[in-house]
Amino acid sequence: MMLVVSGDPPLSTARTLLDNAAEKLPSPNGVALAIMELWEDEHATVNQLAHLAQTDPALCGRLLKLANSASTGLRPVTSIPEAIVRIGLKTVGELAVAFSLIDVNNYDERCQSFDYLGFWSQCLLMALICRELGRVTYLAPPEELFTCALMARIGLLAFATIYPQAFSDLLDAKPSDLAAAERQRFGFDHNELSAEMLEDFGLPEALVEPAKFHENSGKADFAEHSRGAKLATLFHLGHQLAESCLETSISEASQANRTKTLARRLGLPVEQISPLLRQSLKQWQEWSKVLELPEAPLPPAGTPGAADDPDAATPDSKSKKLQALLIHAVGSDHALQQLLETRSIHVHACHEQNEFLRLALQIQPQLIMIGEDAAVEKDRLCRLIRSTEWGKKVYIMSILDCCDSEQTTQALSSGADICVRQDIGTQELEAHLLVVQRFFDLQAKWEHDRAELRRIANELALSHRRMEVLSLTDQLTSLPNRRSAIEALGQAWSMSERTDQPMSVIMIDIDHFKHINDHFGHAAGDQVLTDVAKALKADIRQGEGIYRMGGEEFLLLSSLSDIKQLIVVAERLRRRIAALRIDYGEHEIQLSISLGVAQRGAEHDHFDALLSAADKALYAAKDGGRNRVCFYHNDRIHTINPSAQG
Ligand SMILES: Nc1nc2c(ncn2[C@@H]2O[C@H](COP(=O)(O)OP(=O)(O)OP(=O)(O)O)[C@@H](O)[C@H]2O)c(=O)[nH]1
Repeated sequence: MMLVVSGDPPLSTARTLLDNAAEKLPSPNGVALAIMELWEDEHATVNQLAHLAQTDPALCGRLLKLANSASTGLRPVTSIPEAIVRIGLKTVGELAVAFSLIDVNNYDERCQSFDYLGFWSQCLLMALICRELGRVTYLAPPEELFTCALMARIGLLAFATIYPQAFSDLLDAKPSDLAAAERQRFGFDHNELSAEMLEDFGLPEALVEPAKFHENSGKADFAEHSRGAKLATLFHLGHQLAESCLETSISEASQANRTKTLARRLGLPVEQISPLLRQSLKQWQEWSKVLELPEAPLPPAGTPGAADDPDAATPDSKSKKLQALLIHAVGSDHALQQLLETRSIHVHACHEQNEFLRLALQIQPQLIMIGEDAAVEKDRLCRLIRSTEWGKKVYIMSILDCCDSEQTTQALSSGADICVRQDIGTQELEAHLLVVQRFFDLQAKWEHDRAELRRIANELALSHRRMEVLSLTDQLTSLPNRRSAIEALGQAWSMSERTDQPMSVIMIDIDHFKHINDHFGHAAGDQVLTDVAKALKADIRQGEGIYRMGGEEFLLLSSLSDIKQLIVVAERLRRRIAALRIDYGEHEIQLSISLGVAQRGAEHDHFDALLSAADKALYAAKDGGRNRVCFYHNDRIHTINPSAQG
């Protein structure tokens, strides 16, 4: 891990929120169903399971996190088949099934304007394209590129999960720059969030950093021709191709030009793109069929609780019409079914287990009835239902030919809520149904209250986050402020002490700033501060952070190890500001800065001592005539002659 010297406020609150939300990220129903079916198959192989699991960003994240947390000291796991081998087939199945049927169909929790289906489709296609690009560029193992690309946009899903309402509002406003709007609203954007999550899942920084720039590799500041720059271009190309395949609104001409430019940067002949894309699309179509991605609207057509059911979203929908799923033998004339229908219960009947699972996923019934004649292993089915998130809440009625105490005990202990005799009378059944209805009314109310509490908690976390960002940001220049600098210095200092990594600071002060204020007015001084901050920020590299310490003083925090390189950085900044021309009304303001450089050494017992060394160097620069760099080294101050540096 690099020294923590990011110029932006820390994402600590994002991490806390994500820890709470990670378990709730929804998965496409098709994946859950296919894994459930496979899980039931004793002959299922790792590859079959991996093939399915690899389509779902949330599940992949969970698998990698689990595999990596269980592998202390081992090389981090970066591909799904490897993660499955390390975790074990059984645990993977349990994990997939337990998190299936998540709240995406629950209107209280769904982010209304987020296109879940489009999201999953695009992630999958981008992952497949990046894998193919990996095969022809040899930049990284294709499976690693697939995994990383699949989850490169998971921050969007996280926003939809953590802030369903606020994120929906934000999407409705159709901002031209979504990431900028997210930063304003939440204090961080989906790319930063995705990168945080990918690191948390245990993916290496060498992949995570380039993936962070998949929407615009031009914004990354990797050295030209470096592996990082090429990987960022690869992810960008994968994203762009996936987007253009799925979005009709993008103009073909502009898309072809961009593809050409990106392919050229990757050193890839542009003629290779079409066959590669065809291959990815073919795989995507096959996969999508299994996962029911293209057809499955959300919530699935006919699902209770869909938009055409006005009662669905309201907690007070007392006695909402119950959906029941009955599994029983073919041809058996179930009197129960007719009885229930006369009670306005919508009964879906089926006869075998896979059909049952498919229907259960689609309709998520509140009541399940297992007929005494159903050709399934009842206890096993009950346990399977109970192992899912939805199945924990469902009411299971086991129909027995005779409710003797042995049969009843067995059914109840495997998860049934109640046992009734096959020849139950109307009155008794009605009494049971009243209990079931009461149970669901209470549950609906409880769930609504929980969703409300969660919404309030998320809103609080959000305003806390905004206050945190505000308190760490300088209002005039939008740079992180002194408080933020002190936090970053503290973190960098302890990391540097623990790992013996280098740590350096450059103190920067505008020369004769008072004169600018006095001569052009305070507003001009403010504009100078803003423009200087912008210029300094534009010039910093990865691993460096820039802060406004107060007044006309700035600090650059760096993990560079070589004092000569540091001086080059300081000189570059000095020259950039000296060349700056600030237009203020009819005036053009020119200015200069003085800089003091210091590097952590054995003589510094705290970062204050390091700052004080940089301060001494800064004052030496001022004394020496300003517009120059001085550095503190081996208890001495050395001056760089500006003219000697050009
Ligand atoms: N416009 C503006 N002025 C500020 C702000 N904060 C501090 N100042 C002014 O910055 C000036 C700093 O002046 P000095 O400390 O004398 O430094 P200087 O004129 O740059 O002189 P040297 O550092 O010695 O080159 C003071 O006049 C402050 O009032 C601000 O946010 N906006």
